Amino acid sequence: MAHRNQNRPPGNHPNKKDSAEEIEADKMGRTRAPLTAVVNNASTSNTDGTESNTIEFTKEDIEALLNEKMKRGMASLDHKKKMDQMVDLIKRLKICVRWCFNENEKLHSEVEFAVKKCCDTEIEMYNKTEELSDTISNMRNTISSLEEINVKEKSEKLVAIEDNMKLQQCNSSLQSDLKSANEAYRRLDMEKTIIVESLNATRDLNKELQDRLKSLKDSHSEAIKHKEMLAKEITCLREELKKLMDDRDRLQGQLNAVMLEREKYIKFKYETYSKLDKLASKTEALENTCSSQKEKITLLEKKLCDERKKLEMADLSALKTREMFEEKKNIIRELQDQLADKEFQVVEGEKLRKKLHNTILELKGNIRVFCRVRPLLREDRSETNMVVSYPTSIEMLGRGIELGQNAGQKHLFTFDKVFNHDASQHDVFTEISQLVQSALDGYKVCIFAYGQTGSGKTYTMVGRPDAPDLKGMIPLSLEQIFQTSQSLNDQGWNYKMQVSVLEIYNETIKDLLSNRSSGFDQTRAENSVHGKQYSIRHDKNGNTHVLDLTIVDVCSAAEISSLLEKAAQIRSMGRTQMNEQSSRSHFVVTLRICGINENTEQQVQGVLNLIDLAGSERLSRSGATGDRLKEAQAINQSLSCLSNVIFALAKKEDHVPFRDSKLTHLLQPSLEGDSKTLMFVNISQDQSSIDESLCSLRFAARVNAVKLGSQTVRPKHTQGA
Ligand SMILES: Nc1ncnc2c1ncn2[C@@H]1O[C@H](COP(=O)(O)OP(=O)(O)OP(=O)(O)O)[C@@H](O)[C@H]1O
Repeated sequence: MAHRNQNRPPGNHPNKKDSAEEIEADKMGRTRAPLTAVVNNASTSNTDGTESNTIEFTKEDIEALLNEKMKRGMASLDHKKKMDQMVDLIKRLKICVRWCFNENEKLHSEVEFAVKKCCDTEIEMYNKTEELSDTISNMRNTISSLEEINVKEKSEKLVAIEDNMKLQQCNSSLQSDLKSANEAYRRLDMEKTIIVESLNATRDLNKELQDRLKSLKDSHSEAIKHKEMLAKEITCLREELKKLMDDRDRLQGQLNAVMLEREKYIKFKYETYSKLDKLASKTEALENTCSSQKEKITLLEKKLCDERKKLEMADLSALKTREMFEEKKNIIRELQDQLADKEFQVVEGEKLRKKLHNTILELKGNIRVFCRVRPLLREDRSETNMVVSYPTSIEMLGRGIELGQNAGQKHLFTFDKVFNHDASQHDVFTEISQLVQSALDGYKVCIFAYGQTGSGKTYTMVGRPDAPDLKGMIPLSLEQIFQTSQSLNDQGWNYKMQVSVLEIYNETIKDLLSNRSSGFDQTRAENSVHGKQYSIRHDKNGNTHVLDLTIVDVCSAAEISSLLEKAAQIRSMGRTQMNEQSSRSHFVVTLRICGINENTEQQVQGVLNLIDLAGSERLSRSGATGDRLKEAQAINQSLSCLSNVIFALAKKEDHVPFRDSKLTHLLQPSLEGDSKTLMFVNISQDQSSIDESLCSLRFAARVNAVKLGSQTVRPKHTQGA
């Protein structure tokens, strides 16, 4: 350009050149020769105009060329010059025209090239725009799907949380139901135990209920197991749900990161195509994760649905069980009400029974007499004459006995009960069981057997312990006491029992439960050595205490049996040592009963004295001398003391000679006050014993005629003839 400007003549061509055109021409890469070269070299240049390639024309040049023709007037020049000038001009014009053509072609090709380039650029731009819009739309779709997944997951999470809460509520309600059901079970069990033990009438029903309860327990335990299984599954589900939630949170975090990246990506999308690819792959991976999580969620939902169904089933079974419980509860409540009514009735009945029983006993008299006739033994068989008969009149039936002597004289006696030789131990006990029961009611009861030796006193009182049917009144009474006391436990009664067994021989007490028991002479010696006098004391409550006497706490009839066996052994040992002395000693079994009712706080203290007295032969009949005579005198002394006491009590005398004998001193509280006494008068029906039998019956009839505890002498039923 500088070169061109340097070569341009200042006056020939206008020096004004469009710099824009120059720049444009420069841009096109063209090389131009200045017009001056055309003007100056027009005459020398080839006619073919090859120079035109090197000559450059501007607009001003062309205009100047055209104007040149106009400025020079044709009139002022000669013709040849004019022609030269014209040729020159034409030449220059031709060059100019050729240049113009060339320029035009060049421009054409450049325009075409530019247009093509522009088209290519446009196509490229269009393609790129298309690609970008596709990518953006893809990204938008991905984002919207991710958002949808996010929303769905949130809603599913909420549903899962709600389900979980429901499950938890169900679980807690089930647990509380279970707890209450367990408590109800425990209560029912206890109540059932009470019901079973208390009422015989409800035993069968209770058994049935127990069976039902057992089956219920089984079903309940099954339900518990099922519930535990469900709880485990719920725990697993919870864990899985937690995992899922963690995954979801992680996914959410990743999604947030993706979102952030997406935002960044949108901002710099033109520069970050490669990043977009990476993100797309990440999104794909995330989508894959999402879809796998979705599958997991679907599986879990299925599981949850199954568990929910199971739970519903369990709920239904629990509901059924609960309904059954309720039914059973209602039945049990009704039964309890009935039971309470019955118990109330029983308590009231028991009170009434005691009252009536006491009234009956009082009406019968506080001292009653039963007569028992011993059957003929093998050794008596030689004696064919039966001296005993039983009146059959209505008022005497079962109560009268007639003793006939050889001379034909008859002695009629009436007692509260007469047992003939056929009466069994059971028959006899049936008649005294009510009296025995009084001891549990808090009365002092004394039952003793009186009669001559061999008349059946020991048989009646002790019986034959080896044969159950032949047990005497002592074991039978003690067994009944224990049985009844146990059945009264249901009414709140708790009894404490103490037993002592002693023997009185020749006014000496022998402790038959002591581990050092031996013969009476030895006993006397031991007593003096050990300072054991077995002194009898009565406290202000009317309780008798024999100092140093062995008193054993007993809880069952079996314990008493073994104690009685022990006492019998010691007694039989004494029997061999002391020449059959036991038939001449009083055998006293004392049971002290202390009862407390937990419900009513009532307290009772009863005493049951069961005594097998020594034989009551008359001295003349026994024909005894020496020691035997002394024994007989002692026996007679104590027996006559007994009768003296009874008659003094009957007459309400100021002084009752209780202390005249050990026996009466011992039995004092059981003979006075509102105590109840029963005397068995045992007689033999053989001819040889008739005198002794008559004596015994007369004594018994006198006793039968009195009423202890009051001045009243009972209306006379009987009196020996
Ligand atoms: N009801 C009876 N049935 C059958 N046997 C009897 C009956 N009563 C007494 N015996 C028998 O008569 C015999 C004498 O009876 P037991 O020993 O009881 O008389 P006891 O009055 O106690 O005499 P002791 O005063 O000497 O002790 C015994 O062999 C006994 O088995």
